Amino acid sequence: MSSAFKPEQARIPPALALPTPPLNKFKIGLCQLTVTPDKERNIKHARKAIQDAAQKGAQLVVLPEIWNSPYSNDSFPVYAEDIDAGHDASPSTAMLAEVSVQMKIVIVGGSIPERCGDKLYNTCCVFGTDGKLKAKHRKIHLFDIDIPGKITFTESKTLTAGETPTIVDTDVGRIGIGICHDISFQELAMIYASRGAHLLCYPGAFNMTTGPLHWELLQRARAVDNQLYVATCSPARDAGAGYVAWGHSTLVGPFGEIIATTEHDEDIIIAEIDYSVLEQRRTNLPLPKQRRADLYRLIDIQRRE
Ligand SMILES: O=C(O)CCC(=O)C(=O)O
Repeated sequence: MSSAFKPEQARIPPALALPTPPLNKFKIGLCQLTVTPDKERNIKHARKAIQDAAQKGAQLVVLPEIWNSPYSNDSFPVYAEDIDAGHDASPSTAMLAEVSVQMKIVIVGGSIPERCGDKLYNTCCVFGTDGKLKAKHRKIHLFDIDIPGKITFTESKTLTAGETPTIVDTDVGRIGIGICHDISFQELAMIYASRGAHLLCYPGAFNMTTGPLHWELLQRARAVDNQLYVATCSPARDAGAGYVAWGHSTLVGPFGEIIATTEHDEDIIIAEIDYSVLEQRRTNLPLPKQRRADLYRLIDIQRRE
């Protein structure tokens, strides 16, 4: 142990008491969309799917990772939008802002390629029921993989990694955001849980190699470890695309139970979330109290209280 070590630093930041959510029960809509090379069509199509989900009662709608563009390093620079430059420069987020206020829903807007200066990011925008941008998450863990003969993809060729975990208070509770490969890093989910998240949303596009083995496993693990809801939303599978998505958008409850899921075709899942189950599970199985803060620690570098 170094002489600089101070025992109080060994403590995991105390979990925030679960904040009282603005509502306990509501419906979530997961729009597993087909994505084509035609951006205008993708935007219209997403708008219609969000409206359909809202008409079916969803108060929170989640879109897939990279829903306005093909998922490829060649496409990212071409389809990228300057989100900070306003609606004219970002037709995809302009649509999300408009439809969220029109339908009075919260939208976790999947992700789109974002241009900011000379950098590109894989970015998820969250809109409130008033149509205002509430949060912007830039994918923190870029997806670089090389399994010869199976899948090789190097997001870092074109994209820059985000630097900030994103947790946002909305009309449907406190939501931690991750994009696809971000789900593989349990520390991020633990930090969101320690900051009082009710729900984690991961727009994602797993593939035909890691999808069957890891997609459901990771979602259920993040939910069980942290005793909260986890929602994922994938593009629908296009077997002819350069990158073939696994699909299987899913809602998982805080005991690791699959509440709703789908196969790989286009679909809109509508499912109920009940936050009163969170307290119940944490009483049934009090993991936060059982943690051995004297033996291990998680440091939340950016937490400001
Ligand atoms: O982590 C994986 O296996 C898949 C991740 C991925 O497809 C992505 O981050 O886009």
